[in-house]
Amino acid sequence: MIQTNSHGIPNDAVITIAGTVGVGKSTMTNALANALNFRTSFEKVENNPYLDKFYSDFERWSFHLQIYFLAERFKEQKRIFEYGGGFIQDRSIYEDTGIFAKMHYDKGTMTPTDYGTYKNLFDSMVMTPYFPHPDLLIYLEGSFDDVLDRLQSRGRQMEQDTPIEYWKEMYDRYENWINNFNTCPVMRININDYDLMNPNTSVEPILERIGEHIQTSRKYIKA
Ligand SMILES: Nc1ncnc2c1ncn2[C@@H]1O[C@H](COP(=O)(O)OP(=O)(O)O)[C@@H](O)[C@H]1O
Ligand SMILES: Nc1ncnc2c1ncn2[C@H]1C[C@H](O)[C@@H](COP(=O)(O)O)O1
Repeated sequence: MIQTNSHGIPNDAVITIAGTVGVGKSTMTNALANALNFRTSFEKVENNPYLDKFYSDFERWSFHLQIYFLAERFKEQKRIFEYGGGFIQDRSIYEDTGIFAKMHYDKGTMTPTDYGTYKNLFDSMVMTPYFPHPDLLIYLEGSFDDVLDRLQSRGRQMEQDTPIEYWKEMYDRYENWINNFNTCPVMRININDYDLMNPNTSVEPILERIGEHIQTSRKYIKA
């Protein structure tokens, strides 16, 4: 029998946080995991052996980085499964292909052959009935200027050295991607509605909305 908390959020739930670089996914992941006493799954940035190289030469390293991220996210997926859920995940696996790989392919910084190989691998690993999708994808959104401010204030050098046009292209692609995404239930949060940096901000209203979304979608799946 699956237990739910006071907001109706099952303790085996898997919630993934999506959104463009710097929008606030890691911060939201920590806030929700603390409030729910859930485990976290973060993407590897600090010890990523390709990320710096990728930002200095997209053409040379985009395929390597995608394969690296895919392997890492799949390992995380296995860990989440082995624990039986109860996780907040920083970035969904769907963004790797729907945003990053596609953008580099479209822009010519990933060859058609490499993109085809990557897509094949992704589709045969992820887009199958054997791959459990999250209970909810929380999409963080805000204005481009606010996102850029956050990205600058976080201060990762390689991101700051990357032209603004790259972040604008990604921002626009995200808007388009989320409007067409239907692989799992989606809940949108505007970053201006919740100031998680303010210690007096409560995540209760977010938890309430999450509970409602998950209850509705699980009822729908059972019916
Ligand atoms: N709700 C918020 N209000 C103000 N600043 C925020 C908020 N959430 C995140 N930030 C800041 O924005 C920057 C990017 O946040 P982060 O969580 O690392 O984003 P992401 O994981 O999406 O790349 C960090 O400097 C963080 O402190
Ligand atoms: N799949 C990816 N391809 C290229 N770059 C990626 C991918 N996933 C994440 N990244 C980059 C973008 C950022 O520089 C860091 C971490 O992202 P964040 O949104 O800050 O968590 O990795």
